[in-house]
Amino acid sequence: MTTPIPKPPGVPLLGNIFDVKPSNTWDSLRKLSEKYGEIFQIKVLGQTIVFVASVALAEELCDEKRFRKYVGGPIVEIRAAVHDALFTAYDDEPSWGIAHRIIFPTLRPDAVGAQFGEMRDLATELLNNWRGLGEQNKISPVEQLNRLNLESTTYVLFGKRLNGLNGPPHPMLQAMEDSTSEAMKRPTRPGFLNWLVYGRKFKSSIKLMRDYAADLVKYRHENPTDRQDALAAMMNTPDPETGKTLTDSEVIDEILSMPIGSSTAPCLLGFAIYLLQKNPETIVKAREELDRVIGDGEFELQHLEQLEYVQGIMRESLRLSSAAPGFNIEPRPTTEGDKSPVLLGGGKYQVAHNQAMIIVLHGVNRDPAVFEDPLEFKPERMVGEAFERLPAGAKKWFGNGKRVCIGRYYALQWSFILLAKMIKEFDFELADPEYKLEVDGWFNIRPIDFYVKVKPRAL
Ligand code: HEM
Repeated sequence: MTTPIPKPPGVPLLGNIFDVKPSNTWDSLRKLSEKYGEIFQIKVLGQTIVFVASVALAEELCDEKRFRKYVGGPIVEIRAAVHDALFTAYDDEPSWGIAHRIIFPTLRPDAVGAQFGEMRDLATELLNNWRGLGEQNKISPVEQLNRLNLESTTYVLFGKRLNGLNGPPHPMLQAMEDSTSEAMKRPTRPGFLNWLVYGRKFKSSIKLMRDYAADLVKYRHENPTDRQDALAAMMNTPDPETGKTLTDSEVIDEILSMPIGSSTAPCLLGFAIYLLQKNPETIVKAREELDRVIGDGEFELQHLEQLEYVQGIMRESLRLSSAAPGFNIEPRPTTEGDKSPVLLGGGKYQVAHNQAMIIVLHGVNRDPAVFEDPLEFKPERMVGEAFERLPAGAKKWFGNGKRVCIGRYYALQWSFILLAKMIKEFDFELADPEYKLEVDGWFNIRPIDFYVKVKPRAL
């Protein structure tokens, strides 16, 4: 006998449409995961979706022999911008393997290590701006780090400076926000409304993003260089397996996927700053390590492996923030076309052979079966053996298997550099000491209305 998967009661005909707020989907899912626990389901516009929110079930869904990425909902909608690029390709689209084999060598740990200097120097530029802000400043860390992230991704991966750390924000930032928020909302509305009312704005944000990418290709043609960066690979390197190169349109698709992906890192750091403020003893410990390892000298790549506690802060912030809030899974179709239900949890639950499922990382990352005091910020649990002992299902912040985040080494190094420099060089203070954390977002989530005062660290 299987246990029925719990679901909120909903309303006749419309199902659970009122249980998930299209304007803050992930917050609704967070609340549902807190109420229903390891698994629950909802029905919206006739489609049932199952949500998984425990480490054990997440780990089970990450078995690639049984399951694969489900390309549906918002991911299908954002194909309007990036077509069959890495993030959006269906499992059986050959474009995925071609792009992956071409691009991944430029995002492997060794390649990312070589990008350390550029990442650090751009971070220094932003932080130097903060030094000039004066006593009575108030900044949004996520807004500032979004600017830096776009600048870094565009320069480190594609070789062009946008000079967007000051002045009006680069329009690409708003276009990414508009297109991803629209992609999240579209599956919750009837198709004709999407087309009639919301289509124009969606199209114009997509055009703006594609123009950003096309401009980088044009710039590279006009400014030949021997940089071996991601853009060079996308434009020139043949796939070692098929010999194919990316078409001009595919290059645009892949370029564009990178800043959309990397925009999760500033969200993570926004949460990290909040969590550090709430746990000041962790700042003291991190500074002791940073001063011992880096001291007064230049911050270099080889310091990273010695900054275990700062790395623990980064991982613990990944856990508590769920900055990338989840990922989609479906049962892998069998070659025989078997339509029998799929069993989960050792036969406890049963889902349809083609059931769309979403791993809700908010629940997984706070699973009390794995994390003692799951709501506490304890970087120690993410260091050394304690980290190694955690089950694989508890470390899925970057997704899984074949479709794991291609930018994970880049994201970790960039975030590590920023975290280390911000903690070592600045004192932060909540602009509103009564601030209560609220979270919002689309393909990633961030603290909202979160402002701090920054001042150079008092020594
Ligand atoms: C803290 C930062 C980041 C987090 C937490 C994160 C998380 C994720 C997750 C969970 C996935 C899997 C999505 C799925 O299964 O549907 C993913 C995929 C992806 N990410 Fe990231 N990401 C981050 C940063 C980045 C960066 C810096 C880049 C690019 C430079 C990037 C580019 C991508 C791409 C292209 C994919 C699709 C990969 C594929 O399916 O082959 N991400 N990311």
